[in-house]
Amino acid sequence: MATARDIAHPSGDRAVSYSIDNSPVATFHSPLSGRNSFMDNVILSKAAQKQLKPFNTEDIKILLLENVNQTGKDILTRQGYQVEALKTSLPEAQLIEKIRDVHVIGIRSKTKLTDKVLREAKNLLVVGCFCIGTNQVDLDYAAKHGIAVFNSPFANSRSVAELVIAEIITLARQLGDRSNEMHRGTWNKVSAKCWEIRGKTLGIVGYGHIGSQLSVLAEAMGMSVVYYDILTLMAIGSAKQVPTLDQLLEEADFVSLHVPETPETKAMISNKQFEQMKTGSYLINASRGTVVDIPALIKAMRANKIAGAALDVYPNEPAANGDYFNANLNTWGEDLRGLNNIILTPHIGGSTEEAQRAIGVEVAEALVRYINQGITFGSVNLPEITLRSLTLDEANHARIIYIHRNVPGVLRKVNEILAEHNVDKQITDSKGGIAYLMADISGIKTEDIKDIHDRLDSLTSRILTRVLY
Ligand SMILES: NC(=O)c1ccc[n+]([C@@H]2O[C@H](COP(=O)([O-])OP(=O)(O)OC[C@H]3O[C@@H](n4cnc5c(N)ncnc54)[C@H](O)[C@@H]3O)[C@@H](O)[C@H]2O)c1
Ligand SMILES: O=C(O)[C@H](O)COP(=O)(O)O
Repeated sequence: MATARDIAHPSGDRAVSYSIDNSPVATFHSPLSGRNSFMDNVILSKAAQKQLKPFNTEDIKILLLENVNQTGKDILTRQGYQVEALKTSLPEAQLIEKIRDVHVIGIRSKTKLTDKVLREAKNLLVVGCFCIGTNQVDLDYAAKHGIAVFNSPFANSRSVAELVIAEIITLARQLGDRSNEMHRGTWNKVSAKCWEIRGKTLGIVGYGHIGSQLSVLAEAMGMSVVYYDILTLMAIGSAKQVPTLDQLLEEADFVSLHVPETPETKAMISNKQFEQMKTGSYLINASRGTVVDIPALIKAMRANKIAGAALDVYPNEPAANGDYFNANLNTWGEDLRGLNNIILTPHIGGSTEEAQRAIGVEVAEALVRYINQGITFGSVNLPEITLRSLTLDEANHARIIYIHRNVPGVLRKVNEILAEHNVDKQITDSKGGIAYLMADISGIKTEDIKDIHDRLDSLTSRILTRVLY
């Protein structure tokens, strides 16, 4: 049996250590999870894969917040990682305290990973957003510090689209109000201002994964669909792209928002836009809370300009379930609750069993691939790099990962260091000012691994050096 030893990360700013063992058998581990994923098949059949391990897997500490689905926890636990899972998000001070210690953090939409929080995350290798949105993470800061960020780009899109269809009918028929009245014992049978949705026009703002899925469902219900997007996008079915938001607002009976949170979408729907909308039209927002100016919505509904609204997202949302939706959270909370024909839901657009299970699997597998093999496929902030896995008959191999500032002359210096060894394959790519290099070296000796690591790590361009074997 070969000797094993631990080497502390020399820079000290990321407490990475790894054990080196010359036996290929000793580094073989069972497959990443019980489910065949697209990426595993792309890389190599699992039976032949040699699982690279950056260090003893039980050394990897993972913190999962916001009730990440059991599917994700199971995949990570099966790897031998230490997984702590909490049901809620954490206040900033507690988050900072906890994040100092972990290599991986898994979050959903509530946990804000600002530069202030990430600055304290000295051991952090990777963030998993178990949701679609990544606006809660300072992606730029993370990339500049070699922290990869992954998400699940469309696993909950259908759930959101179905919710919106339900809301369109609920608003058109004033179902929320009728149901509330009945719960209070009041029989109020009315047809005035209650409509079929057949033949009405739905205006979709943001025709991405959710918007286009919604378009299909709405047409199946007999609606006409127009959409506005900053990109020119292929219309699905008979939907029609309109050139401006103004035109969409003028044509639509229902306006549904499906844009990301960006500086451009902040208060995208405010007083001026409500004025442009048809009298008696409806607004639905299941995107991000910052997209709608809520006091302007309250004004437009009180003036009977807008006949109803459904909100799933808010500028401020509580970190946990409880009696938090009041004026302390958002100053206009009470005014909103006092309106008629308004559906208020607690950010449940993506909250279905199907979506959460799929997200758990997708993001956990991406984390495992990154931790164990350095593969960045699907990362939202680092260049996407894939290199086929080493095979069991490739003994004495090491995979070098070098994340660095994209400045002239780096590759020459890196290759001077690697040139003394047999580089089997190498790939590099850059995104913004950050570059990601991956190289597999064969015939490597234990002492060479430390030497390569230390020499790469001493280059001024270095952001992070990892050696997987
Ligand atoms: N309520 C929920 O639970 C829930 C669930 C999933 C996603 N979301 C939110 O919904 C948003 C949309 O999700 P998606 O998966 O469809 O995203 P997506 O990236 O697939 O689509 C977004 C679309 O918006 C367009 N866009 C961007 N800026 C725009 C602008 N200023 N004006 C017009 N169009 C613009 C983009 O070009 C893109 O086509 C997400 O960013 C997320 O914040 C909410
Ligand atoms: O970004 C998303 O996927 C949605 O907003 C859902 O977020 P959640 O996982 O926090 O419910």
